[in-house]
Amino acid sequence: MEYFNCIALKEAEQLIVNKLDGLIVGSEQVSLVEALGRIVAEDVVSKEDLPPFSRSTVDGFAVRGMDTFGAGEGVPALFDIVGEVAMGQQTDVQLKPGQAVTIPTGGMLPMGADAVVMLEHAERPDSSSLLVLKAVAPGENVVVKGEDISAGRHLLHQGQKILPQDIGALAACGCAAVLVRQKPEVVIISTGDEVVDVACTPVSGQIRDINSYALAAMLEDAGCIVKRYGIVKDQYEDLLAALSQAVNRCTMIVVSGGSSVGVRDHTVRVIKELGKSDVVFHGVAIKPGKPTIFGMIGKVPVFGLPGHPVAAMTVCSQIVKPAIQILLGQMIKDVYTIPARMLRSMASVPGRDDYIRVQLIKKANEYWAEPVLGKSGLISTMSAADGIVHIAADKGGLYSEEMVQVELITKQ
Ligand SMILES: Nc1nc2c(c(=O)[nH]1)N[C@H]1C(S)=C(S)[C@@H](COP(=O)(O)OP(=O)(O)OC[C@H]3O[C@@H](n4cnc5c(N)ncnc54)[C@H](O)[C@@H]3O)O[C@H]1N2
Ligand code: MOO
Repeated sequence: MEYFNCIALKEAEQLIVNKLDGLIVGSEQVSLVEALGRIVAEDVVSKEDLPPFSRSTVDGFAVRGMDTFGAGEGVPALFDIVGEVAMGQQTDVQLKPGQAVTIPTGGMLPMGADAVVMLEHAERPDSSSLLVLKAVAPGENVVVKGEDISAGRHLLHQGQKILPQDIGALAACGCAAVLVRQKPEVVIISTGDEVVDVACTPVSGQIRDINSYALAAMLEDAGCIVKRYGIVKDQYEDLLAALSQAVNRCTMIVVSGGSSVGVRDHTVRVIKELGKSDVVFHGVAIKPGKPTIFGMIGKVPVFGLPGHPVAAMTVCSQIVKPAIQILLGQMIKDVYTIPARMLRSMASVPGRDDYIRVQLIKKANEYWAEPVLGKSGLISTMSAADGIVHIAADKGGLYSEEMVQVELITKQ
């Protein structure tokens, strides 16, 4: 008996894209120390050359490279030392043929110089002369003006996530603040008469709330501010009250549990009541996660996630996180995969997208994916996994030794 109609994952994704059209969050200016992991709201272009002047990469003597050609241990080239570059200061020396100046690592290259001889490749017979024992080519031991980043080059593109190396490049170019997308505020509600908070000792028949904690962690990782609304009893009125309060205070609502077809599964009714019938779908052909709900209450998307923890986390990663990325205008998805061979066959049902937990085992030069078997109520199967393998809806399973892409969940 079918109580709800499952739609294909691809169709569900398209419906979400359609409903979230135009709902991208606003932007805000943040300092570099707050920028890590944020999504860029507008392109950033360098206004300056980096480095702003040509500089030495070694301690030694700035010269014209061509003046050293042919120099070696037995035939040193003779130079006049005409000055010294001081660290952090401009030099006005104009180097002529046969002249050299002493220069520290990072010092400004004088006009006319195009290379630096390392200290250990030279001798100083007296304070004003230099014997070069090894030739240097023009450009050797030097970073020229603009070689790192030239003025006008893009430092960041709209829609990318800011990484530590981006923060370094912004700092180098004097960008002390950056315009990023505001963090979506997501309310998480756990439902269930049997569910008690982590701080409680469950009595017979009760279980601790796993989902609101695991989902909060995933959504914070995806760039959201999470507001945990605690545990709501399986009462229609209680869920109605919680959602009507939440809807005015957040960008998105995620409800855990109560998504199936039991008498205590009220999420659909509540969305219908508050959202004037806007339940977009109930049931997606994925495993785990079949009884997933998506609806809109006004402009606030609401996801109803299955209560079984692995199903809740799978739907969060495959359906809710992409929705967050739409709200954030995030163009480049941060999913990291590595190729591996299946250690055993896994059957699947054509027409359904399956997501299986796997452990990675390295043998010789390649990885093998060993399925972590177990029901979707077992959180330990998620903790034991290194990654997730997707069996697409057009496949009937995976063969032993077949190559797959493993989405890493242990990237930290
Ligand atoms: N007759 C049917 N029964 C079920 C179906 C179905 O199609 N027909 N689908 C099954 C599938 S698949 C899943 S997944 C679950 C989803 O159920 P609900 O979303 O309604 O969730 P609950 O019934 O509230 O809970 C299911 C299970 O998960 C435990 N749970 C709930 N919340 C939490 C939490 N925050 N932390 C930890 N564990 C939680 C709950 O105690 C139940 O054991 O429905 C199947 N049934
Ligand atoms: O989605 Mo339920 O998907 O099997 O635990």
